[in-house]
Amino acid sequence: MTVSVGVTGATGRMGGEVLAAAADRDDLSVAFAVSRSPGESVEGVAVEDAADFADLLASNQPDVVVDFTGPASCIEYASACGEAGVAFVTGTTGLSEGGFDALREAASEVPVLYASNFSRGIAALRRAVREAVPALDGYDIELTETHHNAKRDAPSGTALTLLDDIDDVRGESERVHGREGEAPRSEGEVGVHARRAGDIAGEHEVLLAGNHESLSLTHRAGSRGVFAAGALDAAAWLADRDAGWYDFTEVLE
Ligand SMILES: NC(=O)C1=CN([C@@H]2O[C@H](COP(=O)(O)OP(=O)(O)OC[C@H]3O[C@@H](n4cnc5c(N)ncnc54)[C@H](O)[C@@H]3O)[C@@H](O)[C@H]2O)C=CC1
Ligand SMILES: O=C(O)C1=N[C@H](C(=O)O)C[C@H](O)C1
Repeated sequence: MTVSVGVTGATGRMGGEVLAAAADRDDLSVAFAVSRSPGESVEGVAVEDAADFADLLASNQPDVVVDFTGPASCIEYASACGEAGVAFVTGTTGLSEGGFDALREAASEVPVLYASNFSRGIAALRRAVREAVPALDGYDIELTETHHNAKRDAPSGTALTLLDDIDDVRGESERVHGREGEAPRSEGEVGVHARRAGDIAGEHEVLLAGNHESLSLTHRAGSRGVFAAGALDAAAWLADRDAGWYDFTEVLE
């Protein structure tokens, strides 16, 4: 069975990667692509107006929508998918608690899968962090993420996921974002640092240090293609699931 996919944010960095990756797969076909700057074609796919999203869902009836846009549009697309009975995969970061609530509401109607990072390497890094943190009890932890100079949200969605993983395994910690002036480290805090430069696709480092040693766990995405491939794997996996909230780790099992 070929899974048909609607793509949002088609003229964006990730939207283009998703369309390029979809063209190389024979288990998926692109039903339509939308952007708020329509008119051009991306990877040979005509890009339609995001304002017509609900109509496009009704007329094309895709199995799943793949979304990499911004928080406000992600919520709108998710609720339109909930109403139309279409599964929804999103990697959009920078969502507020209210934004996640809106996604969960859509998940009561259709399958919804959110991942702050669709690379397999980050899935492995998360497992490593969950193992290393309790093994190195009392060590200081600093998290650094580095992204291209056009990224809007900070810290990255992946950094927030890693911080939640750390809290899960050792209890809630104070998060200190950057340091300036007299700012000595307090016990148990996690330092969080966001760098923005050039066209870096995404780097995350969790540094643990103490007891005259340090351990640096680092992931570097070589291109956005890894995220697009993971999101399409998730779309293919999600298409025939029941309504509910799903995690990328389930796709990788
Ligand atoms: N989960 C993951 O693996 C990854 C997540 N991301 C996230 O994906 C999102 C998009 O990233 P990029 O493609 O780099 O951004 P981008 O700025 O290049 O593209 C975003 C696209 O969404 C469109 N858009 C934004 N708001 C919209 C609205 N209200 N209505 C209609 N269209 C709207 C923009 O016009 C643009 O075409 C970000 O939140 C980023 O953090 C990016 C890479 C990987
Ligand atoms: O905006 C990006 O580019 C990326 N965003 C995601 C995030 O916020 O973690 C994932 C990846 O690091 C690239």
